[in-house]
Amino acid sequence: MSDIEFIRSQLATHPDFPKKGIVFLDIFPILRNPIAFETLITHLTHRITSTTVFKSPTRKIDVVVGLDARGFLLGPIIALRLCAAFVPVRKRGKLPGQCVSASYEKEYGTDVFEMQADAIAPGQSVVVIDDLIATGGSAKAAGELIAKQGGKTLEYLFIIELLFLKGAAQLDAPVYSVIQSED
Ligand SMILES: O=P(O)(O)OC[C@H]1O[C@H](OP(=O)(O)OP(=O)(O)O)[C@H](O)[C@@H]1O
Ligand SMILES: Nc1ncnc2[nH]cnc12
Repeated sequence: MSDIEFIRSQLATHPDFPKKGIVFLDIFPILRNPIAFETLITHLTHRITSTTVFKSPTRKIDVVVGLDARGFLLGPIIALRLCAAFVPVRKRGKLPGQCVSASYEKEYGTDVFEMQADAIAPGQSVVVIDDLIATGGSAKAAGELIAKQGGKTLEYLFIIELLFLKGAAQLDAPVYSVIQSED
């Protein structure tokens, strides 16, 4: 079994959660299995160090941005492995100090994302990490917050990409996903 097949085998699906008609893809069984979690983190880190980093003028990733909430489970570990900063994007009202904000629509509702205003310096190379991309609304809002601070997003990385929702939001950098789901 390949690493990707192994990671896929650990995913759980929950029909009609959190609303009727949504098939929820649950990453927590991956985190319950240390071998699967290690395989996932190594796979994503290898993608960045073997491919993404070459889009950076300095050949370095300065900042890993993780999206509230499940991006927080992956982002800090990957940031440490890259010797990069970790910066959280949080839902409105959770971050202290001056923040930049962007609103967005997602598969099952609307929300506002915020980032601390001094979190990224102009010209820094950034990757965005989250568990899943559905409409891309969350990723797009995160990209806007990075751009507002003068950061350059090199890639958006996910465990899962819901292909049937692909293209709903246009992003300013390529998407890399470990697993693509057709439905
Ligand atoms: O591509 P999109 O349509 O924007 O959807 C993807 C987002 O939705 C989920 O988060 P959710 O907002 O459910 O928050 P949670 O992680 O706090 O549960 C998921 O973890 C992504 O962040
Ligand atoms: N179908 C889905 N499963 C898990 N997380 C999601 N976030 C948005 N859509 C989702």
